[in-house]
Amino acid sequence: MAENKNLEKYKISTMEDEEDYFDNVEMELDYSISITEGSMELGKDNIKEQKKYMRDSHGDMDDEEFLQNMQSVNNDEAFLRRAAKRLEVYEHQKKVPYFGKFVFKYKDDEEYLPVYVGMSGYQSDMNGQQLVYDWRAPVSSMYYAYEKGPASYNVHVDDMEDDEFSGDIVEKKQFLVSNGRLKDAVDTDSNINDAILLEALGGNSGVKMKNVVATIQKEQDAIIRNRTAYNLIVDGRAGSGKTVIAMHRLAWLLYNYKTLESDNVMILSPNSIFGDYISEVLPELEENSVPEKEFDSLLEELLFIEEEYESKLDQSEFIIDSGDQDNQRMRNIKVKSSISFYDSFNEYLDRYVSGIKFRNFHYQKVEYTGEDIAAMFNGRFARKPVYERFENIAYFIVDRVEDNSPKEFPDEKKRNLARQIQKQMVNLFAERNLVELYVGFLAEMEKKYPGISEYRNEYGKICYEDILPILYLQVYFYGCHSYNNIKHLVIDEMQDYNIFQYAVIDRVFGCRKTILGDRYQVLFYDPEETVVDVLTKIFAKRNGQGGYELKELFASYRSTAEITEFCNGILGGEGVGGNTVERHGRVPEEIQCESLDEAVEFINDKLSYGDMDAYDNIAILTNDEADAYEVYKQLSEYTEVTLITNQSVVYAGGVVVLPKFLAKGMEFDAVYVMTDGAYDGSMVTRHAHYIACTRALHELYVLDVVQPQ
Ligand SMILES: Nc1ncnc2c1ncn2[C@@H]1O[C@H](COP(=O)(O)OP(=O)(O)OP(=O)(O)O)[C@@H](O)[C@H]1O
Repeated sequence: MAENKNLEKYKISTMEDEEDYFDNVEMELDYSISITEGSMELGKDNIKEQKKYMRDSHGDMDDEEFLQNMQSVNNDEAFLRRAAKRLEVYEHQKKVPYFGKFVFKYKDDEEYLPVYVGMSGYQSDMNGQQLVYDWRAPVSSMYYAYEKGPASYNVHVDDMEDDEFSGDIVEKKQFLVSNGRLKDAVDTDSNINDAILLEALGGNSGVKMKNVVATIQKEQDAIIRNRTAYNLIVDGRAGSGKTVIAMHRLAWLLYNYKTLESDNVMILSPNSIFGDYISEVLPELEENSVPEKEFDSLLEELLFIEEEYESKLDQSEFIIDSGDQDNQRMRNIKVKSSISFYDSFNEYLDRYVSGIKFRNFHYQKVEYTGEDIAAMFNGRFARKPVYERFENIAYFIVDRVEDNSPKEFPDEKKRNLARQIQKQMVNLFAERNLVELYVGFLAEMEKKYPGISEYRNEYGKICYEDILPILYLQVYFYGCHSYNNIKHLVIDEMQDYNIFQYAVIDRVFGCRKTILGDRYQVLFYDPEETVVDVLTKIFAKRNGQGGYELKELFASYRSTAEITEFCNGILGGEGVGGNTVERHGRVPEEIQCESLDEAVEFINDKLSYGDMDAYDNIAILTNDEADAYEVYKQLSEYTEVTLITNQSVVYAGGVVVLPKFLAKGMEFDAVYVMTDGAYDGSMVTRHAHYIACTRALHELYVLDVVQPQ
């Protein structure tokens, strides 16, 4: 066959060939740097001259000429900014211009295309040749998806065109490059060579999450480059790279969808410390950092009831402190986050709404009878959500008001009027008071769940598990501001949100989403109803719109094989992840301590005798903030240590003390986990313990403090 003959003829490159290519790219980069620097110098001189000219001839210029000059200065300044950015990329590329290569032979074509894959692409300034391809470019996808042999790739323009190119990969190499020197070139049959991945994983954790472009795995890449899902749900075990995938997916989306700018995407993250931790992955990937939000700030922004309510953190502390106890509130939290509670609430609201007695309504001189309104509400708009029905009727009334007016209303005025009327109608017909209405529902549920009516905590604030249905209720009647400018939402730690939160998120963000998490990393794990059940319910296709794809990840990249095995043991065989590459280290140790003092002494000894010197980031994870403060106070007498609380916004590394639930999504070289007594007793303690222990890369110590102070 012709193709095979070609494959035979093809000569695999030698180390010498690769060194020549590398030297050539380095030389070209030097040339590009020098011409960019030259053009920047010229640009700066130009700006200086233009500004001088404008100063000197200010009096002689008319407005138009002045504006033209200003515009020209602005253009030159924009050029300078772009050039500076390009220079930064070149400097980066000088250190590691590319990390991999493959040679592709197009089907029915005699040509061989060598594709060198790097963090960013590079086109020669001498002859326009593409010497390096950006890892996000369509052709580069083959590097991650295929071994040697048949391969193909697609070229899209946003979501539209779909050209497929197929052929064969006849050569595949990975390079070891450091500080501008080619150290090795490894021929590889597999996707990503294990030795190189092992080297990447063996390093220390950073203060910020790092990019892993050179070693992205096939199943991770398929998620990063997914184009088909409206809502892409990724359920992956601890350390399987979900956060890494989320960040790389954003970089890929921004590169491949030209209509998407960095302020059109948003990350919903668990807390601000986590936000800081991931903040630099994207700039490192040369995209501007993207806006980020915590659910609680969305809650604050949307909710307009006056009463005080708890934060997520208050609730988490309560749960962890309760641990094994079977108290009323713990039972309530579980019920109030369940799908059946959500369904019952919706039934209750439907009943409530169908019982609304519409009376005559007038706005200015326009009058509608109660029957007219009821006919619209229960007839023509009946299939729409309640707030939309009120909104539609409100627009109807606005049109009548406009008819009575001599002038047409501008859109803005119409919108404002409609909003005003909608609010009046909801107040008049539907809502007694949001909290009261919710309390009425709780009273109904008492028969089934005795004690469910309690909705305030010991300080009189509305509990977190109750404020979420109340927010949902508000959105049910009033709708809410939606983030129309957001075209893609990334939700990390998906298991942290319940069904009411997802129902609200769905309403606020109608855009495509990538939703990642681990169904097992929750305090209330219920195999009968996991976050995946919630997500597949809320994001199911409706009227042919939306829908989801669900992917699972089982491989773990974070921890040594010993730590992974230990963590799998905590869940007793459930939710097991395995290591792809066998990275070995110390077996985790479990130490019994009589008191917190003894535990602190143990950690202090470890830190003082140099056992931890190889590590950059060490964490001590406690049950709650009070314990964290106590450990911090004691330990800081001997060593430099940072306390991380809910208010912290920056993570600076070193030795840190923090409550377990703030460590979500983060990782540390060595981790000391404090527990108080048996952690394998209840589901809550077991899962909290699992979350804490899976944060460790190289070493893990469990300090079982029998009698906490
Ligand atoms: N393909 C890869 N190459 C190199 N390192 C990787 C790869 N995938 C993941 N990692 C590393 O594994 C660690 C865990 O990744 P990440 O934090 O994204 O996992 P996760 O699934 O979000 O974990 P968790 O749910 O436990 O928070 C990180 O140090 C990350 O850099």
